[in-house]
Amino acid sequence: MNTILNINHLKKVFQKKEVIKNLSFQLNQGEILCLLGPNGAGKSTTINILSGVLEDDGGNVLYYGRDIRTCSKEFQKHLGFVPQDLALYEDLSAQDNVHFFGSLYGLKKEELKERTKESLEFAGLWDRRKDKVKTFSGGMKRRLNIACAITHHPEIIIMDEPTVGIDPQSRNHILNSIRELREKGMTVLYTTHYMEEVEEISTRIIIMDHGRILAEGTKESLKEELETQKRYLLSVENLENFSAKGFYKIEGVEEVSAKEGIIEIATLKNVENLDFIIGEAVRQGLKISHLSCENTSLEMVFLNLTGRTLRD
Ligand SMILES: Nc1ncnc2c1ncn2[C@@H]1O[C@H](COP(=O)(O)OP(=O)(O)OP(=O)(O)O)[C@@H](O)[C@H]1O
Repeated sequence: MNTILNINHLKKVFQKKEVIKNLSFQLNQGEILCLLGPNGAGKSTTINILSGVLEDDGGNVLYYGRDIRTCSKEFQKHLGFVPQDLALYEDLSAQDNVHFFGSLYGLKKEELKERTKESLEFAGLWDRRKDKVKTFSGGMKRRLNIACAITHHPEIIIMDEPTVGIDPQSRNHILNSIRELREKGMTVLYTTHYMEEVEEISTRIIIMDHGRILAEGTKESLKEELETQKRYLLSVENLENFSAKGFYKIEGVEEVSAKEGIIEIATLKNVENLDFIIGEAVRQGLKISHLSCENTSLEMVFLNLTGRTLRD
């Protein structure tokens, strides 16, 4: 695995409060790495340091082994940054915006023209290229923001919550385009507090809170490593016969509830007790019409780790 960025012991202090604490991780070639965390976790501060918007107060960031402070110009050339706040000129057309950002990266003449077209097509905005940005919906502006960041074909693209507050259609467009960018060979660092997005696009996840990494891995490995429970769902025809007490006596069972014809039993993942659960249901005279087992969701993993839901 080829490591592009090495983030080492990063630290940031705001008004005497350490909001990034000894943060270390790598960004590897070809991945979509999602930084996941609730509001205030330190995601934006981290990527603002990476993209040069903020200075750190300790640690370093290495781009192929070189400190980005000493190779800032070269690093910036290979970086596309999509900030959380839109960085667009409202009174200019979509085309002029992309053109402007492309020219900042040294693109000229025919190449600039071609790349502008390519980026606008990629963002699904070619038909609206001559319209002023102020006439665009929030989702279109977000897509244009991305178009402006990729015109120079960066190696790494860093995106800070690019789907906040937009319509589902634009959101899907953005998520699909991130996968497409990866297929084209770009490496993506993406922050979000939407679990569904992490499930959908990430190849690796870093869960962070209070400026620290709490867990790191693929969605599969995180679930495997951190989930402690599984859930059995029993659909029964005669719920009036059900009593939770008998189920609680079974080894491993931690929670039992029932509503609308379904009994839900949360049990320790590593205890094999399904025979006993079915035996108890039969003993209570319950008629089971369907049985399924659900593993813990990534959302539950997150809740267990942080004690907070993502939309706090
Ligand atoms: N310019 C600043 N001055 C003072 N404190 C700041 C500043 N920027 C961020 N913070 C604080 O640093 C902490 C981390 O904030 P940050 O914006 O990095 O979190 P985040 O995970 O990106 O959250 P969100 O999802 O809300 O954007 C928070 O406690 C925040 O209040």
